[in-house]
Amino acid sequence: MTYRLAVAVEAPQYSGLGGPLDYLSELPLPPGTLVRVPLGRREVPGLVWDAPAEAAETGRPPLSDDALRPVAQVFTALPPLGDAWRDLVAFTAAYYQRGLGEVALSVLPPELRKLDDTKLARRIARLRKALEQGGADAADADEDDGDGLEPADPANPAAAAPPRPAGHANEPPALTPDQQAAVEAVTAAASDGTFLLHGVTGSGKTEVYLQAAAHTLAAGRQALVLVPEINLTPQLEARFAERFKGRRLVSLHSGLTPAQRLKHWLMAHLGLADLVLGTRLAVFAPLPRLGLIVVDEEHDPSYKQQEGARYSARDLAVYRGRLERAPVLLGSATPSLESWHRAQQGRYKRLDLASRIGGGVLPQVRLVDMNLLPRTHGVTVALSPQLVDALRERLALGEQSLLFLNRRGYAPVLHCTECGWKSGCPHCSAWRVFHRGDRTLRCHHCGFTERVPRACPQCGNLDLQPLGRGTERLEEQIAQALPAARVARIDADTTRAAGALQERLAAVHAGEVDVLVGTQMVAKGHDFRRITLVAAVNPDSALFASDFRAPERLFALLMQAAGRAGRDARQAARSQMWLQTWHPTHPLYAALRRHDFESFAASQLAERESAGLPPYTHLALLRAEARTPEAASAFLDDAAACANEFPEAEQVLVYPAVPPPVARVADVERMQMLVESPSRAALQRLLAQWLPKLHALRAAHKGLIRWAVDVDPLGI
Ligand SMILES: Nc1ncnc2c1ncn2[C@@H]1O[C@H](COP(=O)(O)OP(=O)(O)OP(=O)(O)O)[C@@H](O)[C@H]1O
Ligand SMILES: [Zn+2]
Repeated sequence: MTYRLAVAVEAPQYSGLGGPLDYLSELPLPPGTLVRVPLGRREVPGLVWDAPAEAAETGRPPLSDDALRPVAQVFTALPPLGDAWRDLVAFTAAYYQRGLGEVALSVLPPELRKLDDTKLARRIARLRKALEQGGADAADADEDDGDGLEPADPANPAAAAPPRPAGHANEPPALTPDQQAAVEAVTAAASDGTFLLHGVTGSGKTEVYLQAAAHTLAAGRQALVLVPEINLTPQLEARFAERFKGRRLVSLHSGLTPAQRLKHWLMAHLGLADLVLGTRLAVFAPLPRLGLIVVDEEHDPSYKQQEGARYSARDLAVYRGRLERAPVLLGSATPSLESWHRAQQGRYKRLDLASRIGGGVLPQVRLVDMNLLPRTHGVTVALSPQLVDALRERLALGEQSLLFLNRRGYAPVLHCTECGWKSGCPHCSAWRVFHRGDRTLRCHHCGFTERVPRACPQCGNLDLQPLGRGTERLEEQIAQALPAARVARIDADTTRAAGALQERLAAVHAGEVDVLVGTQMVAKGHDFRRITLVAAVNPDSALFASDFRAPERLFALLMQAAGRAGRDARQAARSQMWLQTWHPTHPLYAALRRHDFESFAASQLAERESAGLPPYTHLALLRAEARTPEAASAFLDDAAACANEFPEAEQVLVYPAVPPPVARVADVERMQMLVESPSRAALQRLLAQWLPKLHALRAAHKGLIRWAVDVDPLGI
């Protein structure tokens, strides 16, 4: 007997192969089965999508059976991916306007492609055996499939975690009444639904996740915990591992080796792992017994994937929770305005943790008015004398300080004091950053790197000077101002080597660092216990950025940064957050001073409502890339004309094409066009009809390199 199967295959976006394709099979393969199928002259991985129909019975024969090709390989060793998982993938593909197979295959571990059914069966058998014998760790050591040895985890997660009081290691602390109420709400027998846990920094949100997860595990179900940054996974992993000894916990993020990632994914899918902790891609982890989803720092922009299917893992987590009847716990000290708004509408249940653990107060916020500082050679000093004094004081007391500057490198621009030449990137509409350590000029957009020129390339002048400052220069200035201080810098440049970040964090936790200088990498999430002073050296630039979300982001980042100070209640009263600003009367800083997220959110939401911006409207961004800005615009103009022909266009506004803030990157010109509607459904209907037409439209625009759509874009 022959069966006819619909198989989701990986095909490039808008190649016309959006949905599943039909194949023949000798066996009635259940939906969710992994297969390999012929496509053109290649053989590609695919997933059986619809229930098989006997070839003769199928009601959809666009092609006769003779024209259909048989499935080439079946992975019988892998249990089929479940209905809920396929529903999540199908929703993602439809909502973010990508091919079904493209999404389905891109969220599977890449290593699966390298194996055949026999090898996969062997891996699974060995994994099960290792787990029976000695737990997940033993399974980690055993990975010798003849295709390369898997190295041990490069960083020992425990090394980066703050030391805990002895004797308390496994004992969950008694919850505060607020924490108790939150855990109860989430774990109440019948509770599915979405919860927004709004808790100030250090209020014990993580403890709520831990105890909610404990309930889930005790009920025999699996918990999924999402974190925004891969850097934060080791410390959270250590905290969960410490609490859930004897349980199987796996992480899923892009920093794993391919073999580790496959193994962890298999443990999730086979129901062998109790808890999965991961970054945004983990939202697609198949979990047969899913009972809870936690999204930590739910406001964090890292939850949005920025290429391919540009999904929001936070939003998908909410969808998935509803689908699988599992409660979803979104946690943040500064919730996204989208989530805050939904809580106000009653669509999410709000849970509050109003105070810090141990009764510690939040750091006192101090503004330094940079306008009042004396100028030397027309340039204001980078560090105000007040701040330097405060740092010196902390140093004398043996306390730590954290200086936060969201710009790496030595200086954002190098310039010629004679002719005014500046270190622009020849390939991008951006400056190249001066890195002093290796004396290079580096473009942070395209990567173009050159040695710093000896003399001005334009006039030959030898006096080239840095303009502005990055973390490298700040580190140098601190070392000059406080020669006795042990200064450490944490940014993308100092943490490139494997294990470097964990090493530096461990040094901070061990008290071997007096002043920590860093980018947003250090501002978020870390449970530093000895920091009593945090300073944002130059936060102003985001105040006047063109992106409507810039104030929301800045506020969240500064609240987070402030939250790194005074986490030990004994020191909280003296802890401070310093802001050096040219705009000391700005309302954002006023709200920050009062740690008043609610009034900040209210004023932002009022602005959004009157300006017709999210969460009151829904956006999609159509991006085009071409050799010239004209070619990119021409495509978008034609696309706009096409959009306006659909009946939905009455409810949808298509804005004129504009260049993004950095228009040219790597010699490619970019333009973008905003599409806006008060109705999400109308926008979705329009996109579904419109985008397939753009595939055809593209042929008429020879200069176009590529186009893409971003639904619910984060940056505009
Ligand atoms: N009920 C409790 N009793 C005692 N200690 C607690 C309790 N809850 C949490 N803690 C401790 O308080 C500290 C802060 O808690 P936690 O890290 O969970 O806060 P958080 O809200 O997640 O912080 P942030 O958002 O700033 O990262 C931790 O060291 C944690 O172990
Ligand atoms: Zn460049």
